[in-house]
Order: sequence, then structure tokens, then C-alpha cells
Amino acid sequence: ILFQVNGHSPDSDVQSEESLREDLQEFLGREAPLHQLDDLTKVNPVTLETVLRCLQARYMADTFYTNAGCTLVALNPFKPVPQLYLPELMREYHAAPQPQKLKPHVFSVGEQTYRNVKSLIEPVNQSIVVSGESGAGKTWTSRCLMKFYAVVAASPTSWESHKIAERIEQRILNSNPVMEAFGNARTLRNNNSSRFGKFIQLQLNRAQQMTGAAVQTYLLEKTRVACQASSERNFHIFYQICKGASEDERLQWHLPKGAAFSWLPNPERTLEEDCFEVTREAMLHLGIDTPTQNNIFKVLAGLLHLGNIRFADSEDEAQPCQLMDNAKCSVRTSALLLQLPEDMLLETLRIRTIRAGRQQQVFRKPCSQTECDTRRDCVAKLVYARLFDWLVSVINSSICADPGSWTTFIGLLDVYGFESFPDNSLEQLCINYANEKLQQHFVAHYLRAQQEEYTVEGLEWSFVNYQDNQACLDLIEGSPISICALINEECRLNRPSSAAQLQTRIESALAGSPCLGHNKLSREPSFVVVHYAGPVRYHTAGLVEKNKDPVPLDLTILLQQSQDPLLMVLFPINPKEKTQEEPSGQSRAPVLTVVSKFKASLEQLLQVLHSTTPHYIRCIKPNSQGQAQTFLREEVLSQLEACGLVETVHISAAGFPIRVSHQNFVERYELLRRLHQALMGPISPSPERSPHSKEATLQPLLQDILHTLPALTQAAATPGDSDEATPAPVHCGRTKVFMTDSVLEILEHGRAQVLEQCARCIQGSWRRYQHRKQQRQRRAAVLIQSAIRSWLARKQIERLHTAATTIKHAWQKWRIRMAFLASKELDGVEEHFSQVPRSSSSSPQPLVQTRLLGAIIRLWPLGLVLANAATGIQGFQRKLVVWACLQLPRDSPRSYTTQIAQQDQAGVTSIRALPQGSIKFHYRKSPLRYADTCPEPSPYSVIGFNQILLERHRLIHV
Ligand SMILES: Nc1ncnc2c1ncn2[C@@H]1O[C@H](COP(=O)(O)OP(=O)(O)OP(=O)(O)O)[C@@H](O)[C@H]1O
Repeated sequence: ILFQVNGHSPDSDVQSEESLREDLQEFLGREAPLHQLDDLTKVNPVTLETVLRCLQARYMADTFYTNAGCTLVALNPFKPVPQLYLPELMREYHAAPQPQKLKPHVFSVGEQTYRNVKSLIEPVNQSIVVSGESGAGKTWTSRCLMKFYAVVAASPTSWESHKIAERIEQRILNSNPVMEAFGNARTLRNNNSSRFGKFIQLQLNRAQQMTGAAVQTYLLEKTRVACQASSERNFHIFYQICKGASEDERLQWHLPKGAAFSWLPNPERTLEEDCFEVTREAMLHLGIDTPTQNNIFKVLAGLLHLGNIRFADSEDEAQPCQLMDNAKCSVRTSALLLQLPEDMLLETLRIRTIRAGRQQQVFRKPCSQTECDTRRDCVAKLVYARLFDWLVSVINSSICADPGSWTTFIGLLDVYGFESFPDNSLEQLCINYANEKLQQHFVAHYLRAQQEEYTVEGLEWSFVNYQDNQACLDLIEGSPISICALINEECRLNRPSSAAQLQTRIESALAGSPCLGHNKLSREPSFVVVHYAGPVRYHTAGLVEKNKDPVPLDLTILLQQSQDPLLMVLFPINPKEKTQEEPSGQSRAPVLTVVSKFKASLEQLLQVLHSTTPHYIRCIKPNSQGQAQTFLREEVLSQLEACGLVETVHISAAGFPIRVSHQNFVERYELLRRLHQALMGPISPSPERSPHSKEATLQPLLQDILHTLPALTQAAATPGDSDEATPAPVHCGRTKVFMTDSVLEILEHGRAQVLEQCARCIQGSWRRYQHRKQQRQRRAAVLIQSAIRSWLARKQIERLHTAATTIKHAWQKWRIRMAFLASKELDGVEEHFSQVPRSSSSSPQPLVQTRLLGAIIRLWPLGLVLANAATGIQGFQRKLVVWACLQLPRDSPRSYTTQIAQQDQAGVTSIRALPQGSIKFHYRKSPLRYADTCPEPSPYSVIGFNQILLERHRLIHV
């Protein structure tokens, strides 16, 4: 194996053989941490054996997901692992800065896909191809992804839109139980095997919120309605109605408890999928109301009764077959439930109508027992297939968003895996054909395209031999001659052909194909196709009939007669309708066979896949018994080989899964040139972009960007992590840049850094601008404030000034008045003194008073001066001086008293005149009414007695 993978021959290089052996031994010596290897590309050397050991180690350690380069390998745990699918975990993957750095998980693929949609890098639309054999976990994985998107792609802003989004998601999730009830069945390999392929398109709006979905189904295995292999079952819905119907419904649908139906094998074992209530609830959510549901279940019950109609072989060919015992009752019940005329039903099943000739003459021919059975089965298949298609269309109309409301999508493809049974027929041929196509898409996408591109781009690359399945596809679908073409031709010719004849035709016409084999030991006519996943033997018996999928016209006409509302919708009366049973004579128009219809829908699907960025999840079934903790190496090995995983691992590890055109690369990472500038000085100026020299102009820019990589790698490397510091694997081809995931990550990280810097720069400039604006506004405000304040101050001052002027005027007026009154008062006193007759001594008292006043008025200042000036004079001497100055009569000393100021208060403070005591001098309280104040007296004009008192200090100083 080692030699195969590494392309060496044992003869040519013995030394390398030994070194490889050493490598392997060294690797095997490190077996213990094998389960810790998250990526199979890290297994060294990459061989089936080592990959298998790694997967086994991880499976035993309950680690079910492993990366294999660009693919995710999902091992079926066959046991509930609820902690692996918690909504919290979904959010963790969604919020992780680098989800690929978390443990491998289906959520990490989901998140990566979602981020790709967000990044808007072409192609924006994404697809996830979930493949694997039956029972490997494809449906489970698709369901997980849908739940993941329902959680992460639903963060609408308003409460109302949140409710709408929730309803849509619920409907999308509800489509699962309905489709599984009608399209899944128990097979030998899987209790819940999808008997149809489906492509679910999750529609996202501009904000990457899920706004709706659309489902496209492929190749429902409708034969299962009328024919089930032993130990297998019919579609789940039949068991659900038989087990879950209420008493009333049983009566209505004629399904008594314990009734036996030949199309309902193995009813005794109840599966967890047999939950009628869940299906009904989901149907209700999808807008299928209870009456319509009852109608559907009534028709299904009618089909079950139809299956119980048994015909006895007729001895006379001209007579129609007789019914077996009890069959009459089944015909009646079936006709009742399907609302068909009983006679017509019976007659159509037993008698064939043939139109022939130019006049389209009608001939009626009784059918053989086998033909009757086939016609009965055909009615059931026809009804069920149309019912299933109708359900899908109802689901689509319920979950599909307006075409204008979504812009991008994520497609989930859940197709049946590769099948190889002892007895394979047209169904297996179609399924394996689809798998071949998908494998080719995978190969084309990851392997061939990669290698071819490397060559075209001039990259040095050691090629890996991969398994190209083009030869196999040519054998199946090629033109003009291939298996499909030959089978179709048989249908078109409409001639009776035996299985052996078909085998001979295929073998002779396609003898040159390397993928066609023949099992000589087989007694039954068959041919072998060597698929990429292994050889499969297909029986030719019944192949052409199945491909024709004949629907006799009279059966369709019969169903058009039904009065049942649902059947009337499923079988509208359309006179133009033609079936393939009686192609009119020599008509050479292409016949719409099963294979041609399947091929057309497959091509349509592949077109969609080609226009998207694909992601792959390979589901692996560790054992066919569905047991937990059981890893059967042989079974897993065959699956690993079947899905070409080892080649994928090897190429993904060594190759460059990411390639971006120069133009796109420069557009996205031109920003990184700023880093280059920061790290290595000025960058070359951006050249003018002229269309002629586009490549030439891009080259310097590319180089600038690529030169930043070492620094970015260095920055991204955590200290002590030598792996990440090694030069990043990136190559610049002729038109594209090739790189690994890790380089993309580094570039994206660098880009994010530069964008952050730019954002900071913009923020800084904006803040500066805001600051400057604020400053300007503040200055303006201050200016306005100061202007207003000064205006207010001026106003205030003006007011004060006016007030002061008013006060001044009033004051002046008052002073003048006071002065006038004071002078008048004083003048009055003087006049009074002058008028008092000096001689009148008849009354001594008034005389003394008059003299006293006269003395005070005349000599007071002098007395004061003397009193104050006589600093050396104390006591009585001082009094004498005062008396002398005042010329007070010494003979009547009791008529007055003199108070001398205290030690610290020089001078006389008051003179009291007695006996009346009416004349009292005090410097604070004047006897004068008006002349007791002296606002700013002129220094030379002593105008009042009181003023003299008040101003004595000043006078003293003077
Ligand atoms: N991750 C898982 N965790 C737990 N059980 C799982 C898981 N994946 C699958 N299973 C189990 O395996 C069974 C088969 O899975 P599923 O129906 O998804 O297979 P499939 O590949 O879709 O098969 P088919 O092709 O027949 O439809 C499921 O019913 C479920 O019980």
C-alpha cells in the first residue's frame, strides 16, 4: 500500500522501501495518540491501514467526526449522543473566530459554509453533499445541518421578523417528519432508510437569514408500495395509520385492529419512526389541515385494501380472471375508500383496452392473472407516486420564500449511497449511476481539476494516481451507445425482448468498455458494471419493463373517475394525457423512460452543484448491525475505498485546495500591502490598471502581497509552535494563486488586522474631526457667552450708573437740603444767641444756659483743640483748661459736668449741662437734628456743631 501511494516500486528503490518501513514503524509506535488526530491528512503515511486505525481509535474514544482534508468523515455512533448536538454547541461553533480550529464536527462544516456565503466570494452559493451507504447517517446529518442553520441563520432584528423566521424554520424542520413518513421505510440495512433522494435548498436573504427552503426529490422507490422484500417494510406512513388511528378513524378508513394486509408486512415490530401524531402535527404546521389529512389517510387505506385483491387464474383466456375468496370485500372497500365505481375498478383491473388502427378502434382483452396483479400494483404505485409529488409541492409552497426575498442558498444533498445487493435491478442501476456522477463531481472538483489546473498554471506538482470514473460513466450514460441508451432503445422499439437478448446486446455493443464485466458463473442473464466503489451485477430480467414504467391509459382514466377530492386533484381530467403503454404505431418520438427522466434530473442537479462551492461529508457505517461501539474493519475499509477517501486525504494534504484568480486575490488582499509598507518600507505605487496589461499590472501587486506572508506567518505563529512558523505553502500560478487552508487563514487574519487598523484610523480621524468640531463649537459658545455677558454687564452697569446717578442726585439734593437745614438750624441758634439780652440776669438759669451755648458754639473747637493738644495736662488742670476755654461759670458747677475721655480716647467726649440736662453733647448723638452727619465735609468749612464733634480727630490732626 505504501508503495502504491508513494508511487515507488520495490525494485527501483530498496533504500526508500526501508526508510518508509521505518517511518511506518515509528508511526505505529506512536499509536497511543492516534485518536487525537483530528485530520486524517496528519496520519503519516496516509494509507488505508493507517486511516482505518485512526478512525477506529477515534470511534472507540467516542469521537465520531474526523476531517479528511476538505472532507468530513462522520462515523455513525449508533447510539444517542445528545451532548454532541446541543444548541449551545451550535452557537459555540457559530461564534468561534476560527471554527475549523475547533473539533471536527458537522457544525464546523455548516459554519464554514455559512461564512462562505457571508464572505460573498464567488461562487457565493454553497452545497453540502452528504453521501454514504444506506444507514450510514446521511439523513441524520442533513437534519443536524438544518437544525444548525435554523439556530444560526436566524438573528432577525425585530420581534416580528423573528417570529416569521421562527415559523419558517419550524416549517422547514417539520418537512422532515412528513417526508420521512411518506418516503422512508425499513430495509435490511436501515430501519429508517430514505427511499428517495433529496436536495434541500436553504434560501438566505441579504442578511444571511433563512427565509425559506425548497425541496427537490429524486427517484422515489414507488415499487415498495406494492412489493416489499422479505424482512423489509412498506413506507412508514402505512404502519402509522394502522397503529395510530383512533377508533373513529379506524371505522372511517376500514382499518379494524389486527386486520391483515398483504402490503403491510412485518407490522408486529413497532419502530420509533411509527409515530402518527408527529406526522399529523408536522402536516398541520405545513398547512395541511385535518380534513385533507384524513382524505390522504383514507386514500392510503384504500391502497392497503387494493393490495388485498387477489385474482385466480382463468382457464378460459377469453374470460376475465375470477376474484379469490374475500377479495370481493376488498374490492368494495377499496372502491369505497378511493371513491371509485366498484364495477369499473374491477373491470379495469381485469380487462385491458387497446386502441389500434387509424380510427383508434377499441379492443377489450381480458388480462391474465399476472397482468391483473401488475395492473393492481400499477394503480397503487401511480396513486402513491402522485401523492408523494403532491405532498412535496405542498411542502414547497409552504416553505418556499418569495423569489425576491432570497439572494443566496445553501444546498443540502442527501442521496442514497452506493448499493450492491445479490439481486440488483433498475433501481440500483439508477442509484449507482447517481453515485458515480457525484463521485465524478467530487473527483473533478478536488482531484482532477486540481491537478490539471496545476499543470496549466505551471506549478511543479507530483501527480497522484486517482481513480477516474469517466470510463464507467461512459459505459452507463455515454452516447450513442451505453447501457442506458440500449435499455431506452428497447423501450422505444416496444418489442418483446427477453432478458438474455438484452444481456447479449449489452455485451456485444459495449464489449470494449473496461468497466463492463460478465459473471460467467451466473445462470440468470445479467451484466456486471465495475463501479468506482466495486463491481455490481445487474439482472436484465424486467429491466426494460421497469424502465418503461408503463401506466396503462385505462388505469389513469379509471382514477380520473374518482369522486374523492384528493384523487380529483391528483388525476385531473386531461384529454391530452397519453401514457407509454400504447405508443401509436410507428411513432419514433423519444420515450420518457425512468432512466431518461432520472438522467435529466441528475444533470439538472449537477448543474446546480457545479455553480456552487461544494463541501463533502462522507458518512461511514462502522457495522451493518447498527450496534454501538462496534467497529468492523472490513466493512469500514470497503466504504473508505468506495468513497475514494484515501486519495482525497493524500491529495488534500499535499495539494492546494484553495485557488483564487490573480484579479480576485489582489482585490481582496491589496490591503495587505499596507502591512508590507509598515514592515518593509514604502511600497511600489499602485500601477494604472489598463485592460491591455492587466496581468502585468497585477504582478507587482501580487508580489507585494505575497511578500507580507512570511511576516504574517511569523505573527500568526504562537511562541514555541514551530509548525506554524514555517513558510506558508502558497504558489503563484499563471492566472491563479494556489494555497492551502492555513495560508488562506493567515491572509484572512492579516486582512482582518489591516481592516481593523483602517477602522481605527477612520475612528481616529472621525474622533479628531469631532473633537475639532467640538472645540470650534465651544469657542463659539464662549464667544457668544462673553458677548452676552459683556452686554449684560454693560446693561447692569448702565442700570447701576443710572441708579447711582439717581442716588447721587438724590444724595446731593438731600445733602444740600441737609446742609441748608443744618445751616439754617445753626443760623437759627446763632440768631437766637444773638437775640438773647445779655443784661437780663433776673433769672440766672437761662442766662447760664445761654452763655454755655454761646461758649460752646464759639469756643468749642478751641476747647477741643486744647483738650486734645494738652497731652501733658492731666486731671484738674485739664478740666481747668476746658472750663477756661469754654468760659463756663465756675460759680454754678452743679449746673454742668464735664466728662473727660478715657486714657485711650484723647479729648472730650461729652459735656453735659445741668440741671435740666436738655443740652447734652455727644459725638455720636447730636442735639442737632440735621447737622449730625458730615458726608465728605469740605475741610475748611465747619458748618455745624455736630460736625465739629465728629471731626475732632481730624481737627486734632490738622
Ligand atoms: N450522529 C448520529 N447519532 C446518533 N445516531 C445516529 C447518528 N447518525 C445516524 N444515526 C442512527 O443511524 C440510523 C441511520 O441513519 P440515517 O437514516 O441517517 O442513514 P441514511 O444514510 O440516511 O440511510 P438511507 O440511505 O438508508 O436513508 C438513524 O436512524 C440513527 O438511529
